[in-house]
Amino acid sequence: MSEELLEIDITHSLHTASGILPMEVAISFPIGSILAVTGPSGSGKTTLLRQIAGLTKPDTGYIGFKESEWLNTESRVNIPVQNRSIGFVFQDYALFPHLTVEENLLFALPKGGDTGIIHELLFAVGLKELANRKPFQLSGGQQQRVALARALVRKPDVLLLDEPLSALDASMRENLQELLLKFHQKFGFTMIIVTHDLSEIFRLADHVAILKEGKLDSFGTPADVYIKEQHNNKDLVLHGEVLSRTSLHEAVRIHALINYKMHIFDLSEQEAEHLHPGRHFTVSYLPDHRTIRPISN
Ligand SMILES: Nc1ncnc2c1ncn2[C@@H]1O[C@H](COP(=O)(O)OP(=O)(O)OP(=O)(O)O)[C@@H](O)[C@H]1O
Repeated sequence: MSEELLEIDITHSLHTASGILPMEVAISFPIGSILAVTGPSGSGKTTLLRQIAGLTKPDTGYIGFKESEWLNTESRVNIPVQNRSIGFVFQDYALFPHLTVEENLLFALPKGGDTGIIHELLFAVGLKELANRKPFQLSGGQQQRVALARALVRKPDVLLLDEPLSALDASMRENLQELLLKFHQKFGFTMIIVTHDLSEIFRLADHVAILKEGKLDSFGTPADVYIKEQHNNKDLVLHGEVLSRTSLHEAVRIHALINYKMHIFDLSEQEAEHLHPGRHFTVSYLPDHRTIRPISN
């Protein structure tokens, strides 16, 4: 069976302060996984999220979710935002200031929808006791948890997060990262998060896309992308040592030390067959191809 994907292949003219910047992005990644989008300011990250949501229409291209076409400019398909099964969380939270926490969530519930989900989510984000407060009576981290809960009320297939944690201090950030991972596991949505924080990318993302001036500069697992990035994208072979190995559902997670830095790889059982703690290996990068080989003792 072929893997189910979220596929994006778009072009767009970005209207920047210094003129038109052509945007061209083609990425596809598995449904149910977590993609981090990063890159310098003005590289098109928010625009990409808005295009996926259906809030901004690319000039040309295709966006597909499993077998559904959300956008196909050639055949004039453009599914409206409300039919794309998307939840959003923005940096500024965008809560309704005049509504209570509970009312903010109720607002997102379709007419006649089961209000049980509201209580379930308020409980899950630890805000049941604060359900009757207005946003101004909450801390930044609490407001962000309300925004996250509100984005999940309709159980979206895709959760889009535009730098949702950047305004929070380190410990609140970690709490919210944990909550995101918990929800991701519970609801199984596909998640796309814009972030500038490398530890957040390593902690959350299965894949990372780096945008530069509207173009896709790198795409891959965080370990692959950042190891290559450090070495200026040249072909290279590096040595590593396995620190730990954990079995995941259909993969093996390897924590390894490469050039004095910790990297995390999710590998197939076959790829990880001989990678046990203490074992040394080489990781070689050729264009579009990465191979990990244990060094025989
Ligand atoms: N709908 C649009 N059509 C064309 N250009 C746009 C549109 N929206 C934003 N732009 C322009 O595209 C450029 C990229 O903006 P965008 O907000 O996507 O960047 P970003 O990578 O998210 O930046 P930041 O990290 O600062 O938020 C900006 O110069 C912006 O003015």
